Amino acid sequence: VIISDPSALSPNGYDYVIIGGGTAGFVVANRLTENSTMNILVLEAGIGDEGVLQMPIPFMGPILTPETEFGWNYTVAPQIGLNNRTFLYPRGRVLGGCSSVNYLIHQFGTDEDWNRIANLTSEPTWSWVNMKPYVQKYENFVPPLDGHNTTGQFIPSLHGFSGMVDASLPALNVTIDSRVMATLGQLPEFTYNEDMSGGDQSPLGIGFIQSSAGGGIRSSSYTSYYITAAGRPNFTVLTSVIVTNIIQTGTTPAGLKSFRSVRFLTSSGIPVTINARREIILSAGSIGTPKILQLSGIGNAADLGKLNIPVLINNTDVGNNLYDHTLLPNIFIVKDANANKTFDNLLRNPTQIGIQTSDWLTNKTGLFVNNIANNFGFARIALNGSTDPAPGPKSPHYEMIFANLFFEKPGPTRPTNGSYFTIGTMLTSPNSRGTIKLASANPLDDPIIDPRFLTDDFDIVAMRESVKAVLRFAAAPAWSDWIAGRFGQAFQNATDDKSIDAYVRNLTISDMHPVGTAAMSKKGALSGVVDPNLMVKGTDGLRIVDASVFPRSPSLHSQGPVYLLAERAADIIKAAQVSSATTTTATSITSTTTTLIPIASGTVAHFGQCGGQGYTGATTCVAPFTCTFSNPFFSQCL
Ligand SMILES: Cc1cc2nc3c(=O)[nH]c(=O)nc-3n(C[C@H](O)[C@H](O)[C@H](O)COP(=O)(O)OP(=O)(O)OC[C@H]3O[C@@H](n4cnc5c(N)ncnc54)[C@H](O)[C@@H]3O)c2cc1C
Repeated sequence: VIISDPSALSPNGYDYVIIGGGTAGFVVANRLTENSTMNILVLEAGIGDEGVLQMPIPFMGPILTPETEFGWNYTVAPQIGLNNRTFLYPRGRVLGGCSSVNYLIHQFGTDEDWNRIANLTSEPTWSWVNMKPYVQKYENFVPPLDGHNTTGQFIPSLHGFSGMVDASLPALNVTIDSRVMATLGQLPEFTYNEDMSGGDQSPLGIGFIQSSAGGGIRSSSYTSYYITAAGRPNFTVLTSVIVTNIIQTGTTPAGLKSFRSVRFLTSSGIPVTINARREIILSAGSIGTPKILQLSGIGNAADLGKLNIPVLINNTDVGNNLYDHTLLPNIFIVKDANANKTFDNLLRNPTQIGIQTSDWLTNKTGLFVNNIANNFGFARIALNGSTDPAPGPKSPHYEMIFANLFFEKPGPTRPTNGSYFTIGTMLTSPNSRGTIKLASANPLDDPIIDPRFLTDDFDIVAMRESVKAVLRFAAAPAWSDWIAGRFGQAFQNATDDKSIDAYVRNLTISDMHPVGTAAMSKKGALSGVVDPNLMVKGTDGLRIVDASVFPRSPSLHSQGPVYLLAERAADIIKAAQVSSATTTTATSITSTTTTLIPIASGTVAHFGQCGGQGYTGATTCVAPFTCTFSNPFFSQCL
């Protein structure tokens, strides 16, 4: 059941309190509620997606964040590797978390990604051979909506057909698909790959995107793992509450600090404390999890000391291993003769959008049943003596994605006229590492997100090579009657290494795959934040299950690896139920009427900075917003 009023919480208490009803949080909640004797509570800051027309529409992924009520609306710190630019940093704040607002690209990580985790943690159970069976629990591969013959577009033996999350190939052949495929015949450098999901199959080459959607509808952790367990009486989800910190509840005979108490703020700012009989599971994502740990006194003592946060566990690795992929939209101008063959004119025309929406609603036909792109590819660069940041030779350094439009979100705004073709390039095996640090002790303040994008030499070289690959690709005969030229002065000027680097640093943004901020390491190792069983080092009763525990960036899109990780985590937690004695702390709810930290009203860059206190903004949800505290908590844009 989903509730939004904490007074409706069960007086019998909960065995597990899961912080974050996102991608990983609902996987764990689903699997733990399979045991009817376990009561599970999920605490989620966001709201449900009921009545939000766009959320289930695959094509609408890019409009769901940033600067909407479904996201945290973060901004990155000025990026020294990107000419000190700052930009928006989307994260889902809604039931299902990022899986409800992302771009649906469905992959498992490569076998080498998983084997690297096993090596770094000295824990063979994280290797691919052990993770592969979880594909069967997680994935439900369904035919594309148009029923076309998919022979040669995926390899059935690599997939699951009875798991929780729908996955499918594109239902619609768009005008550029045949040109992408023709390019493969024209340029031997680019080869076809029959299945892009990763795992046993190297993703190197170019092939068809698989999306986390079925029947033309987004499949998220909410629509799959939550919905299938929603009727269980032992499953409660409390929405619109912000967890501020975790509280130490004791010390074990072995000297571990026990954490079984969670403090959160209700939608009206009332602090509430609730206990877990067995465990607290942090699934607040790569930004939320290290923020909550630090606010709880688990982090770098020097940083916490500056903010007068009492240090319970000094761990300098909390928030300190942020890896993220980068994204550069390389945009080409399409010849006028092809104007109505790209999506740009359609997306500028509200009537056309209405028709497409209506087709989707009534028949599940039209453009909107599809993701925004049908083809993508992965490649490696020559190492020239550098250490390879990829986990092995089958894993990529960068990605290319082909979209029949001006890719604008996040990125530059689509011009009011013209037609465009975007080849986005992404660095998928970054070496640059950044940090998540608290900006203040106020739990309602955004943390300082500093991925330090492209501060490592390998990363800028890989991005440079990705741009050169894009230029070679677009120069194939297949595009001669399609492309008129490059869009934007910076791209036009990018003719040699130096000018390509300048272009890259000017326009690169995040690919929205942060990981590593509470990294897993070997049992007993002084470095890292969680052990291979995902327990926070030095603690009892506190586990982390989300993207923050990956010690390095998976070299493919991160959603699938999170699902697989969470499936395995649920098994680890179930095994611990058998081996550990039950803690019998009674659940208690204590409230005070004091609002924790008052925030000044005023004009801010985006509404997250209003501290969840309500805001008024322009009618189109465009910054700046004015915090007035007069609206309901996280009200819609007024
Ligand atoms: C716009 C976008 C596009 C993306 N596209 C793709 C893609 O195409 N393919 C792909 O593989 N990956 C994609 N990703 C990345 C992928 O979705 C994430 O890596 C993955 O879903 C993260 O899962 P998680 O469980 O770690 O975190 P999340 O899914 O973010 O879950 C964390 C949850 O915790 C909640 N939370 C956080 N802090 C608190 C708090 N203090 N109190 C209460 N609740 C809290 C959040 O609201 C959220 O619901 C994309 C991400 C974004 C944002």
